[in-house]
Order: sequence, then structure tokens, then C-alpha cells
Amino acid sequence: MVTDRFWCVVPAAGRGARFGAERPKQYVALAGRPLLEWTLERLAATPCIAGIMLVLAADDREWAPRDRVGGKPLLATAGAAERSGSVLAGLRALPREVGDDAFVLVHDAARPCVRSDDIARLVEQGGAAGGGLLAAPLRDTLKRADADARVAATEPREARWRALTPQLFRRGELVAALERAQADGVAITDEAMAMERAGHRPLLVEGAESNIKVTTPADLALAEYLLSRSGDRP
Ligand SMILES: Nc1ccn([C@@H]2O[C@H](COP(=O)(O)OP(=O)(O)OP(=O)(O)O)[C@@H](O)[C@H]2O)c(=O)n1
Ligand SMILES: C[C@](O)(CO)[C@H](O)COP(=O)(O)O
Repeated sequence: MVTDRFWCVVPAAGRGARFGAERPKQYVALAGRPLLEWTLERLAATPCIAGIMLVLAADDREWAPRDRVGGKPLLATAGAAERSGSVLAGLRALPREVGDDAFVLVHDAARPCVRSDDIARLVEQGGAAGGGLLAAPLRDTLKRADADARVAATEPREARWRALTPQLFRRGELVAALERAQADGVAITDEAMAMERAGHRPLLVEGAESNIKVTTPADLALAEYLLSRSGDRP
């Protein structure tokens, strides 16, 4: 039983280009309120989360500043041009009380359907393993496409997983890994990738398939359905 509580960095500084809305997708209406509010509420309702560090675009005009959510501290800082840079900025901005050895969570603002029990299991199992991530085993046959969108090959799906968030790592190790990848000019798409490059072996903790990332408009209707299924209503 995990009694410790952990800060969560929430990268929310993206433009939502693939979503194609007039405003960044973290602010589009989902079941009657901004998508980001659902994500923040889910995280704040998770007992093992101590506080949230929200990472916003430097020119964000949508965010209405406040310093608490669900009774927990809510801090904010400016992000960067890439998600990994935003995460690094959030890690650096965490309160001094969060030491280098402290585990921290990183969760996409664009994943509003995350389950608190999945986060608790990640903290329990990932914490014991020195770090880990929620992930979903690949259950479909995987195809690689050629330039004409024809099948070039069928890829093996054994031992293939889709990375989700949150991801859990020690603050100091993750900062060092992200800084190293940045210095090496390597594009990092999730925290585990940076940690793998630095020689760590993050634990894969199976999470619900419902923990979708809202990327295109088609994902919004699914997110609304999933929220309704979980009993969340505006
Ligand atoms: N420079 C960036 C880019 C992304 N993100 C955040 O990282 C999460 C996952 O990124 P993604 O789904 O790719 O969001 P966008 O970058 O906004 O989407 P797109 O690539 O379509 O523009 C989102 O919560 C997004 O706000 C961020 O904080 N800083
Ligand atoms: C972090 C992530 O959600 C794990 O699957 C994913 O890598 C984010 O990718 P994006 O292109 O920044 O949305």
C-alpha cells in the first residue's frame, strides 16, 4: 500500500495541430467544459497525487490562473516548443521540497480519461521497479506502410506495447536523461525513451485502453463516451 504522495507534471503547452481547432485542444469543450479541467480533476482526485505542476504555452491566453484544484496545490510554468522541453521545464519548476530522489509523475493534459486505480498501480509497481509507465499491450496485427499506403510488411506484435501516461521516474534521473537527450539533439516522444537512452529499464504497467490521448476530433466523442461510462458528468 503506497502512502507517499507524488507531484504530477502535466504538459499542456501543445498547439493541437492534428486536432485542427481554433484553440489548443486542451481547451476544446468536452462534456460541457474544457478538456483540461477533466484531466486536472481526475489527477486531483487521485489520493497518491500531492500536487500538480501545469505546463502552459508561454502565449496561453485561455488558462484562468488558480492555485488549487480538488483541494490540492496547482502551480503553473511556461513550456517549450516540444513536449520533452515542456516536461523538463515542469520538472525544473517543481517546489524545492520535491528532491532529486523523489518520484514524480508526468501525465498528458490530452488524456482526460485516466483512471486513479491505474495511477495507484503504476506508483506501487513502477516505484518498486525504480520507474515505469502505464502502457497497453498491442492486440491488433501491426502493418508497416510503404510510400503508397500499401502494406510493406507485417510487423511482429509480440512484446509490443503502446506507451500511455502517467509515467513515473525520479525527478533527478529524469531531468538528467532529458537534458542528455536535448544535448544529443535526439527527439524524445515520452519520458521512458529518455530514461531508456540513459540506461534505465522502465517497468511496463498495464493500463486501461480507455486512457486515450485526444489527438483528432474523432477522439473527442470517444472521450465523452468514456467519461460518461465512468460516471463523470458535468
Ligand atoms: N510543446 C509541447 C507539445 C505538446 N505538449 C503537451 O503534450 C501532450 C501530448 O502531446 P500531443 O498530443 O502531441 O499534443 P499537441 O502537441 O498539442 O498535438 P499536435 O502534435 O497535434 O500539435 C499534450 O497534452 C500537449 O499539450 C506540451 O506540453 N508542449
Ligand atoms: C507521451 C505519449 O502520450 C506516450 O504515448 C506520446 O508519446 C505523446 O506523443 P505526442 O505526439 O506528443 O502526442
